[in-house]
Amino acid sequence: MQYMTAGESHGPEEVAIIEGIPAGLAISSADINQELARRQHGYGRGERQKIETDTVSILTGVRHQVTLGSPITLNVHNDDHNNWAAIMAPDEPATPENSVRKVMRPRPGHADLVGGIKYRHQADLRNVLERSSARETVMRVAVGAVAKKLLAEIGVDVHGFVQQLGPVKNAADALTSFQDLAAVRAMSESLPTRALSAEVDQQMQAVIDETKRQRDTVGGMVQVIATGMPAGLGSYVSADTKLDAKIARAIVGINAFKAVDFGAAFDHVQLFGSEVMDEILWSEAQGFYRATDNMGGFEGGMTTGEMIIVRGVVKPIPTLYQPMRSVDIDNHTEHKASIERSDTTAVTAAAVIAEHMVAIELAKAVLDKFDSDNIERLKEQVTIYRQEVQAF
Ligand SMILES: Cc1cc2nc3c(=O)[nH]c(=O)nc-3n(C[C@H](O)[C@H](O)[C@H](O)COP(=O)(O)O)c2cc1C
Ligand SMILES: C=C(O[C@@H]1CC(C(=O)O)=C[C@@H](OP(=O)(O)O)[C@H]1O)C(=O)O
Repeated sequence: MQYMTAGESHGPEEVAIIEGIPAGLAISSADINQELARRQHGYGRGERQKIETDTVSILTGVRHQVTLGSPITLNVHNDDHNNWAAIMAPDEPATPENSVRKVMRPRPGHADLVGGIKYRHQADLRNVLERSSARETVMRVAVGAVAKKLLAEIGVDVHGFVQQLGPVKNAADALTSFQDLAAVRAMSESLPTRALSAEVDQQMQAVIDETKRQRDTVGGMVQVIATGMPAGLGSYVSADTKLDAKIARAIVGINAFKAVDFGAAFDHVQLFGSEVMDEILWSEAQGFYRATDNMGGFEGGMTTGEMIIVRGVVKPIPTLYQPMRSVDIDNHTEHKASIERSDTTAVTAAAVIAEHMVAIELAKAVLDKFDSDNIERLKEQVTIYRQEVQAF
């Protein structure tokens, strides 16, 4: 499976093409739209989300809500394009009238300056902003929604929530106090910040409100859990076959993500090996399993069969309504950075995006390992493989 996205934030359309999804997978726009809505509805986002109602059109590769095995094209319209039609017109020549709202004072932390230098966008850094914007993640979530449908067919469930926002975090035992991933999902999806308790949610909302009052921005940490992956996906044999490495790349590839760990590795820095390794147990019913899951579901770049636990650190949003120092690219004089309409925090949306990026990488690993022409044949093979793993 591979995919590509295209689209500018205020351009007419966002597009994705996915290749390699098996034939016979049931998928509808409603399946995808419910994930797109989750990405939009997080506490702390700005005015743009009030303009957009992200809905997908399935253009190719699906017939009567079942995949054909051919490339799938997905499309989401940018409703805000109406407000930018002349400025972002793909096929009109530049004129003084449509060459307005230029960005000349790059925002520290955004892609503006380096993107401008790299692509020689000397006349207007908007040419960088439009694609570097996290608007593009709408299509990654759409692709991830297809991946999640595929994973559900083989009993793999993936969910992302907010672990920390600024100084506020879930209680250390919050996750273990839930019975299963469905309960974690029910709780976090019922709360505007996607925290794991109403109390923490209220504290996070208060931080976001105060940050907004201060005209500042705030970051945090998201966590993604995946259950049901069999042992032995990915490989230790080469660096580029390690599945944890692929997930790490996918997470840090999301806008504003600066770090990733597995199984709370950041917290293990000060611990000894005897406190961290997951002891190996065996039972007739389960085959091999682990006493703990400190490795977050990976050893040697392969799934262990335990729950996959991935965390990602999201930096504060770069655009500040009280801007920091910058330099005008036209005359090299010092100025405050440009202000563009902006979110106060992206962490609540980032949890959903990270969930979908993990789903994409897990789906790719499954499709790499098993015959992926048809979903039923894939399921048969996964069942046989699970039996082999259990009997080892
Ligand atoms: C869901 C989401 C929303 C974001 N919204 C904004 C925003 O409103 N303003 C902004 O300056 N950056 C925003 N960002 C962050 C920038 O897209 C990101 O910092 C920029 O592309 C530079 O990339 P980097 O931070 O990965 O280095 C958002 C990120 C995400 C994931
Ligand atoms: C549009 C989305 O996020 C955008 C990501 C973003 C950025 O710089 O990354 C800047 C803002 O764009 P705008 O100026 O149009 O409000 C966000 O709203 C979205 O997530 O759908």
